[in-house]
Amino acid sequence: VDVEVKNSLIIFLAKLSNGVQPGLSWGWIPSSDPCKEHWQNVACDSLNTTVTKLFLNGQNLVGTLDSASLCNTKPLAASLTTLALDDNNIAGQISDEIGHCNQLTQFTVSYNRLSGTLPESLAALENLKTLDVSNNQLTGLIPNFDFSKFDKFNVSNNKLQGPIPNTNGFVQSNSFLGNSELCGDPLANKCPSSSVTADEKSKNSKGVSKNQVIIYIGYAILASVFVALVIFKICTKNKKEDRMVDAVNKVSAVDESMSKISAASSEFKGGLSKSNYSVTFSADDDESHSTNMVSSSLVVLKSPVVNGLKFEDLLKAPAELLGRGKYGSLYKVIFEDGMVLVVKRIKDWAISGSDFKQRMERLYQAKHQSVLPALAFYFSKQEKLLVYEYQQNGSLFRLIHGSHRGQAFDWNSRLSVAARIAEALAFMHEELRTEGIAHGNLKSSNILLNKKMEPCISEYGLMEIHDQENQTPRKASKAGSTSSAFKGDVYGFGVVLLELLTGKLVQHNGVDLTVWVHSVVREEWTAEVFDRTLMSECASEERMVNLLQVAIKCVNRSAEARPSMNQVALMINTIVEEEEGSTVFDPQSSMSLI
Ligand SMILES: Nc1ncnc2c1ncn2[C@@H]1O[C@H](COP(=O)(O)OP(=O)(O)OP(=O)(O)O)[C@@H](O)[C@H]1O
Repeated sequence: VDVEVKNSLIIFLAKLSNGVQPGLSWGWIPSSDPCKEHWQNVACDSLNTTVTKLFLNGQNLVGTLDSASLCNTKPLAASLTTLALDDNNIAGQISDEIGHCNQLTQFTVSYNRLSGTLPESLAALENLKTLDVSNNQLTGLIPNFDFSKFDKFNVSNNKLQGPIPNTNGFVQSNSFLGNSELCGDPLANKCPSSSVTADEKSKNSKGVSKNQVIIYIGYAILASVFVALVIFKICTKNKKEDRMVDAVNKVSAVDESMSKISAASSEFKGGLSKSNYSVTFSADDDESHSTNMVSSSLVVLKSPVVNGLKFEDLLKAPAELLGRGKYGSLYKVIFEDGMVLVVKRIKDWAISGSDFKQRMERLYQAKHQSVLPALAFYFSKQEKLLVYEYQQNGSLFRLIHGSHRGQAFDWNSRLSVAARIAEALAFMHEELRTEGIAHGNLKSSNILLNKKMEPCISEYGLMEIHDQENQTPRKASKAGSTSSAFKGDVYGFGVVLLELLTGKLVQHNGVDLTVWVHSVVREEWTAEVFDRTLMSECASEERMVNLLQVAIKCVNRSAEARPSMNQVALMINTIVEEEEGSTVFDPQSSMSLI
C-alpha cells in the first residue's frame, strides 16, 4: 500500500481523535502495511494491495471528520468503498471533499454530533447505496439525491429544513422523521407554497437568501401550528381512541387514591389499572410484602441506559402502542430527555413473584451481546412489565417481508444473521440449561436490529412452548422451562431460517411454510424454494441448500429428532467457513443492511 495512503489514514484518524493516536493499538504505524499486516478496522481488496473499507464505528472518536485528508489522496479515494463512523462523538461538518471519494458505496456517520449542511457532492456520488447521517445536528436543505439507487437512506433525527426533494416513492417517511422543519412527501406535513427544494434553489441562486427567509418563517409558523395540532390531537386521541398513553401523568404520585388513578388514566384504564399500583415488588420484596405503594415496585437492573429510572417516570412519559398480541401489549415510551424505551405488558401470567424474579435474574446474569436484556421489570399478580431499550431499526420480520423486502438483504447478510442468532441461542441454552430457560416464542418479529444493524433476540424467556404439535407458546409458569421448550426454540429458529431462505411468510397462501417446504421435491428446491433476490445475486446454491437442510432438521415434527442449538450453531458455522473460503466474507459489512 502506498506511503501516501498510509499517511493520509493516520492523519485522518488523528483528526478524529483530537490528536491522540488510537491507531497505535490497532497497528496503524507508518512502518507497517495496512493490508499485509492487517491494521485493525481496515479492510482491503482480495490482493491485499489497496484499502477498501474503514470501520470506525463505536470507537469513542471525538474529533472532526477530515474528508480532505482521506478523499484528496487519489489512490485511497479511488479504492475506498465503505466509510463507517457511526456511534462516536465526532463534531464539525461533512465537507465537500467527501465527493472526491467517488467509489463510496457506504457512508455512515449516524449517532455523532455533526453539524452544518449535507454537501451537494454527496448527491453526486454515483455508487453510493447506503447513506446514514441520522442522529446528528445537521441543518439546511437536503440535496437533490437520486433516491432510486439507495438500499438505505437515513437522515432522520437532525435539524434539516425545507422541502424533501422528490423521492419517487423510493424512500419512506422513517428516513426523514425527527427533522421538525422538513416538509413534503413522504412526510405528512405539506410544504408552504413558497418553499423551494435544493434542486430549485441551485437553479435559481439569485433570490436565495430572500426565499430562505420566507421559507424559514413559513416553517416556523408551520412547525408551531403542527406542534399545536399534534398536542391537540394527542390529547383528544387519548380520550377518544384509547391509543396514545399519556400514562397516568395526572397522577402525581403512585400513592394517590385509586379512584384518581383510574379517572386520570385513559389507555391504561384497561391496562395499568388499580391493581398495578396496589401491589409492589422490589428486588428484596416478594408478594408477601406487597402492600405499600412505592416506586421501588420497579426493579431496575444495572444498566447505564436507565440510570435512576423510577416507576413514576415510566408512568408519566407519553407512550404509544406498538402492538397488541394474544400474550401482551407493547408500548413505546418517550422520555423528556430523549430516551426511548419499550414496555412489554403481560397480563394474567400465572407465575409466582419469587419464580418471576428468579427467572429475570437468571436471564440478566446470562447476558449475551445478541440478546436484548431487560432493563427493568415490574411484578404484580395481575400483570408483569418488562422494560427494554427501543430498537429503531425494526425487526428481522420487517427486513425480510417489509416494503423494502429483500432489496439489500443479500446472502452474506442473511447467513450472518442466521449464524449470530444460532450462536446466541446456543449460548443461552447452554448457560441456562441447569436452570432451564428457553426463549419460548422465537420468531422473526422477536429478532430486532440494533443501531449497528446487528440482530438481537428480544423478549427472551417470557413464554414457553407447551404444545409441540402446534408450537403454541404459553406463558411460563415456573422459574425454569420444560425441556421441550428448548426444542421449541430450535423449531422457531428453523422457521426463521426458512423465512431467510425463501423470503416467504410463515403462513403463505394459507399454507404453513414448513409444510410447503416439505411439499417441494428436492430437485425443485433451487427453482421453487429460494428467495428470488438470492438467486438473482448468484448466491452459492450449494450453501443455500446446506442451510435449507439445517432448517428442515430444525422443523422436524418430532421434537426428539431435532438437533440441539449447539449442533445447529456448529452446522451453520461450517457453512459460514465454506463461504469465507470462497469469498472475502466480511460479517461487518454484511450487517449494514437496508
Ligand atoms: N425493543 C423494541 N424496539 C423496537 N421495536 C420492538 C421492540 N420490541 C418489539 N418490537 C416490535 O414491536 C412490534 C410489536 O411487538 P410485540 O412483541 O407486541 O409483537 P410480536 O412480536 O409480533 O408478538 P408477541 O406478542 O408474540 O411477541 C413488533 O413488530 C416488534 O418487532
